[in-house]
Amino acid sequence: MDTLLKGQIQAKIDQKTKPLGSLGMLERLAVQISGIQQTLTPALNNPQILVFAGSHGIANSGVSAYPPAVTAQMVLNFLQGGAAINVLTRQAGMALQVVDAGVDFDFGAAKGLVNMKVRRGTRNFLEEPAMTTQECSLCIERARTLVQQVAGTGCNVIGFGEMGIGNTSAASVMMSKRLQRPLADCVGMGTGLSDVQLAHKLAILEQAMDRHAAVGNSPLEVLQTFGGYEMAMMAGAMVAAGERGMVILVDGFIATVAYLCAVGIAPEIADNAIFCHESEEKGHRILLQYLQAQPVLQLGMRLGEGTGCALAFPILRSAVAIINEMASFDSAGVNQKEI
Ligand SMILES: Cc1cc2ncn([C@H]3O[C@H](COP(=O)(O)O)[C@@H](O)[C@H]3O)c2cc1C
Ligand SMILES: O=C(O)c1cccnc1
Repeated sequence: MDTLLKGQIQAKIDQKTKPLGSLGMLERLAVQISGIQQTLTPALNNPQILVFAGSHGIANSGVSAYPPAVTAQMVLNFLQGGAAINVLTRQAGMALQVVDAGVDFDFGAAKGLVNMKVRRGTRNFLEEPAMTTQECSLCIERARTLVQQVAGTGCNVIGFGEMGIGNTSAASVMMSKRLQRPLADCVGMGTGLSDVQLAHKLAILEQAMDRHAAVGNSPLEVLQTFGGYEMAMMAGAMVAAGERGMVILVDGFIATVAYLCAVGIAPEIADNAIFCHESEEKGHRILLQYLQAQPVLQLGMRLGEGTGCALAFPILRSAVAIINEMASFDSAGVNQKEI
């Protein structure tokens, strides 16, 4: 951020009728959002959550507590308004769109569903790369078109969520590969595995990493080899949103791994990202520490779908209201700090 503007924003907040620094994270968020929008009077307009959905080949290897069919079933649930993210977006006053990036089901046309299907599910990366280079590029290309459409509705803040049974497995391997960290630090219980099932998940994923040991760790190679279509599309959309000066709301573990790829592709988007919550999924805390991120919330959640974004959004709205609406010491005639 331009240091002159940053100083002006900080000065505006410091002039508000409150002890210096007393609004803690709200001040930090107000500075960041003002910086993203390059203004002393920021605004969060037409906020949207995008839930990217995709089926994963690896889900057929016993790595999730739930069957692969749940991915399509949950998309139908999103479209009927019954999932956690539907409830939370309604609470937060945010719009919701579901993006079919590559679900193994034919939904036809439906209100609230964007059809950007690349293929009916990725290949199982235990045997072969999850996607081709062309499919990975297609995800990123389609994501750009999608963000352009969303921006056309006047939206300047997007929350990124996902749905894809097996995607904590994909995310764990991607994190391990990108950060060169032991897989055991990156693998967690996902939808809720027992200790025995978790040991199986780790063994399967170790095997997959060995199989692709020769693959490089660039964002695109990692996405192509292990990612889901929903993750590649999410990463592409984050890049496009950052380039447009939008606020990027990052959800839990899987969304943060997609962000790790996005920021590898376009490092400048780091200024635009707000980490909405710290998930209970094992790798997330380590990943947030690596990114030097301070998550807004810590609620013991491990769901995904963009739920952390919808819950953090009212806090962001409050941060923006503080910088825009609070009186200053001068305007309210309140005395400033003496010592
Ligand atoms: C009913 C249901 C709703 C969900 N909503 C999000 N997820 C979350 O769980 C999945 C990842 O966990 P794993 O890697 O263990 O499969 C993703 O779909 C994620 O969005 C759900 C999972 C289930 C079962
Ligand atoms: O942190 C997440 O996003 C998460 C964790 C477990 C399962 N699904 C999503």
